[in-house]
Amino acid sequence: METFNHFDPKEIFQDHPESHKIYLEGSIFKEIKVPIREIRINGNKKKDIPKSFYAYDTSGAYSDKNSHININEGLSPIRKNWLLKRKPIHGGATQMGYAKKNIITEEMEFVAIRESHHNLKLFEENNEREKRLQSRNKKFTIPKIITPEYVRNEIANGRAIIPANINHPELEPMIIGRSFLTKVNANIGNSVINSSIEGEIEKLLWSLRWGADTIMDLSTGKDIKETREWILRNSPIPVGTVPIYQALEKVGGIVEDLKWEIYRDTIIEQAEQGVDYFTVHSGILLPYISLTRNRMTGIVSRGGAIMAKWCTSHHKENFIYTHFQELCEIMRHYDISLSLGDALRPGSIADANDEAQFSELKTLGELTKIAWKFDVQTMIEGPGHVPMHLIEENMEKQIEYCHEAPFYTLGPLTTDFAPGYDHITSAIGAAMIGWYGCAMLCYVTPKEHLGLPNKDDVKQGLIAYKIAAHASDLAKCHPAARSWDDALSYARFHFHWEDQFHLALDPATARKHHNESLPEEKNLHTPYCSMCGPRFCSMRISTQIYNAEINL
Ligand SMILES: C[C@H]1O[C@@H](n2cnc3c(N)ncnc32)[C@H](O)[C@@H]1O
Ligand SMILES: Cc1ncc(COP(=O)(O)O)c(N)n1
Ligand code: MET
Ligand code: SF4
Ligand SMILES: [Zn+2]
Repeated sequence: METFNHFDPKEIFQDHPESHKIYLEGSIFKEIKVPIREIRINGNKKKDIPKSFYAYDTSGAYSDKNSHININEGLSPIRKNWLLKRKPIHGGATQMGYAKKNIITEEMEFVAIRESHHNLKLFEENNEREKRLQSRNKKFTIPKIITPEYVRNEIANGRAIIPANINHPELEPMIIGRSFLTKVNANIGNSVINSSIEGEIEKLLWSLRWGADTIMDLSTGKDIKETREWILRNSPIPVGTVPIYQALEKVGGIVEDLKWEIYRDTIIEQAEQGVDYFTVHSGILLPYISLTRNRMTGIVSRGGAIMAKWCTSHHKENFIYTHFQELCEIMRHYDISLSLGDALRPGSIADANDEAQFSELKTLGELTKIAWKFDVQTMIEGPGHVPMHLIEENMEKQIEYCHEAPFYTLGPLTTDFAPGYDHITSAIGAAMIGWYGCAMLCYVTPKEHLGLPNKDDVKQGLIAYKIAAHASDLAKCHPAARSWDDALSYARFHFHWEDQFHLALDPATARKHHNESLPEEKNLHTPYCSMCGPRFCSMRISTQIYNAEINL
C-alpha cells in the first residue's frame, strides 16, 4: 500500500455520545499527558450526583476531536523526548533496569495515573456495603491509589511489565501485572488466504475502539514487514509479534531450513521497527515432544508446532533455548518484553493440564530467571483449552513455577462443543483466570478454529473480553472497578435512559435494543421498558414504595 485513503479513521470513534477526551498531567513529569475518556452524566438535573465518569481510554489520538490524524504520517511520537532526555542522564536501560536502580521513569508515572484516575468514588461511602462486597475477597490487596513508586517496585520485582520498545515512540504506556487492571489483547494480522494492509489498519482501529490494551500482529501472509510498519506507526498501544512466523517465511516455509541466525536477524529487524513484545517458543524442549503423542489434538501452538518439527527433524535441541542469553541481550537493548510462549498448551479439553504442558511451564520459570538477570521484562503465556475445574491449578502452578511473573492466557476455552461461539466459551474461562490473578487475557473471536477474523469478529471478541476483564477486576475488589457499575446501576434505577446508554460498554447496541420496542422520541424518560411495561415494572413499583414512605 503506497498511501492510505480508504476511510476516515475518526469515524470509527464517533459512536461514543457524551464522551470527550481529557488529559491528566504528571506531577513528577509535567510533560506527560495521560488520556482519559470523560463520560458526562446528566441525571435528572435535580439531584446532586456526580456530573461525569472517567473511563480508562485505549483509543489514542483517534478519539480526540482536536487531534490531526493522518494514517500516512502515523501518530505523533509522544515518548520521543522522554527517551532522549533520559539517555544522557541515566544511560539507556529497560524499565526493569531503571526500576532496579530505583529510578522512576515517565512511563511508570504515566501508568500510575492511568490505573488510578477512575478510582473516583461516585457515591458516598457506605461502609456496610463495602464490607459486604469485599467480605469474600481473600486473594488480593490492591492499593487504593497506584503511585509511581508502587509501579517501580512491581516492575523491579518482575511482577509487572511495561512493554515499550525504545523504537515505538507513538506508544501510550500501559502496565501488565496482577495488581493492576486486567488487560486484554486482540490478535490481528493477515494470512496467505486473506490479506490487505488497509484491512489490517481497519482491524487495528476497531481493536482500539473496542478497548484492546495490546495487539498482536500475527501475520503469516504477504508483505509481513510492511504491514507491521503501518500498524506500528499508527498504534498507541503495545504491539506484539511471534518472530518465528516471519523467520519461516524467509526460508520459504521449509521448517528444516530454519536456524538461529535467521531467527536472530528477524528479531533485530522487528526490534528496529519498534515491536514491543515477542512471543518466543523457547520452552518446548526436545524430550517434551514425545509427551504429546497420546494427546487428543497434538501441538496446537503454531510456533510450537514449527519448533517441534525443527527439533525432531534435526534431532537437536530448540535453537531459541540454546541461544537464550543472546536473545536476552538483543531484547534488553531495545527494551522489548519477553512473552514466553506456551508451545505445549492444550488444544482440547481432553489435553488440559497434562505432563507436556506443565513440563514446559517449569522450563518457562527457569528461563524467566535468566531473562530477569538481563533486566528483560517477562511475562508467561498460558492455555488454551481447560475445563473450569482445572483452571485454578494453572494459575497456582504458574505463580509457583514462574516466580510471580505476569500470566497472559489465551482464553482459556472451557468447552470444545461450540465452534462459532468460542468468544463465549473462552470468555468464561478468561473471567475465572483473571479473578485468580491472570494479568492479561488474549481474546478469542467467534472465528476461532474456523477462519481468519474480520473486523466484526474483532469487535465481538473484544466485547466478550472487556466483560471478562472487568468482571475479574470486580471479583479482585480492584478499587477502580466498581464505580462504573455503580454509575450505570444508578442511571438504570432512576430511568435515566440516556445516561445508561452513554455509560454502556457498547452504547449504540444498548440504545438500539431499547428503541426496538419503545421508539425513542416519545419514551426516553419513561419509567419502564417493554420487558414488563408500566404496571409490572418492579423498579418503578420500588420507587413508588419509597416515595410513599417519604410522604408518610
Ligand atoms: C494463538 C491464537 O492466535 C490466533 N491467531 C493466529 N493468527 C491470527 C491472525 N492472523 N489473526 C487473528 N488471530 C490469529 C489463533 O486463532 C489463536 O487463538
Ligand atoms: C496467549 C498467547 N497468544 C498468542 C500466542 C502465539 O501463538 P502460537 O503459540 O499459536 O504461535 C501464544 N502462544 N499465546
Ligand atoms: N485454537 C488453537 C489454540 O487453542 C490455535 C489454532 S491457530 C494456531 O491454541
Ligand atoms: S485454526 Fe485452522 S489452520 Fe490453524 S491449526 Fe486450527 S485447523 Fe489448522
Ligand atoms: Zn483451540
